[in-house]
Amino acid sequence: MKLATALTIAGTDPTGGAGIMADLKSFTARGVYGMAVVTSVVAQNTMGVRAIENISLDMLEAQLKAVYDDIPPMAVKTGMLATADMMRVIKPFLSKATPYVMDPVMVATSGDALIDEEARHHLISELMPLATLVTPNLPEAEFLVGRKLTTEADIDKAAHEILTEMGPKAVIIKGGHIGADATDYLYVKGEERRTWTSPKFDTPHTHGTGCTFSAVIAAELAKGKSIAEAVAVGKAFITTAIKENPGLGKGHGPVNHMAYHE
Ligand SMILES: Nc1ncnc2c1ncn2[C@@H]1O[C@H](COP(=O)(O)OP(=O)(O)O)[C@@H](O)[C@H]1O
Ligand SMILES: Cc1ncc(COP(=O)(O)O)c(N)n1
Repeated sequence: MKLATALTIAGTDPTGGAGIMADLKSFTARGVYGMAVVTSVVAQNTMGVRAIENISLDMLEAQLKAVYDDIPPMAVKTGMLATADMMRVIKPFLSKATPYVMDPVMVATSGDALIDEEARHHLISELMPLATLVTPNLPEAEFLVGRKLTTEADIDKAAHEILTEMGPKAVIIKGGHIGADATDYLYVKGEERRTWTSPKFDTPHTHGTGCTFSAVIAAELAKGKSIAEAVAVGKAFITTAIKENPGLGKGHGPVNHMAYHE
């Protein structure tokens, strides 16, 4: 049986709710063969981040070569990339011919910083031009453009700036952090804006929502879906995953990667 393949390049979460663990669960849930390159080992749980140990640059490159020498992925997603040096190692493996979803991870749901200042800037200048889709949440989008975003017009303007000045093919700004609903705004170069709205659930259990959403989109792109088709599945998947959360943990609990069925 032939399967689409997808690779995540990201950090870990031993409690399984975020990072590469969430990504692999999401790939599997969407029927895609998942692969994972670890960037940082993170001692975290639903309450927060306790310690971070970055993988050495040599080991990062060795993992990437092991994958690319053997099973080149049909789509890639990146999550937590802690330093600019790590991005320098990863960049040559990314190609415009393979869909690449960048989740510009900066802070955990708990509020803990996951990448350093230089890395944030390097993400924009070096990796973003290669991205098929960038998936910032509102605080991440605010960082990208360097100002507060409070209205829909602010979001439109920021998205156009990201597309024209930073070079990705598309950007989706996730509005989960504002408003009464959870509305996401997709901008693809040369196309009309599209939005998806779901009810906003009043729950603390949103650990790994960004990871899961971007991983599902990468899985759908690996199957050959268009960006808008992939986002539609991502939105339906994450909405069900939050709604059916298993209520685990003492803090911001994980979502349910097994709840969504088409
Ligand atoms: N409380 C919520 N109820 C419903 N959907 C949500 C909620 N919080 C986030 N989402 C959705 O989950 C997806 C991931 O968004 P977000 O939480 O912004 O990512 P991140 O984890 O990167 O902060 C988006 O589609 C967003 O609209
Ligand atoms: C290793 C790692 N990567 C990313 C996140 C962000 O998670 P979220 O999806 O909640 O923004 C995290 N907590 N840990």
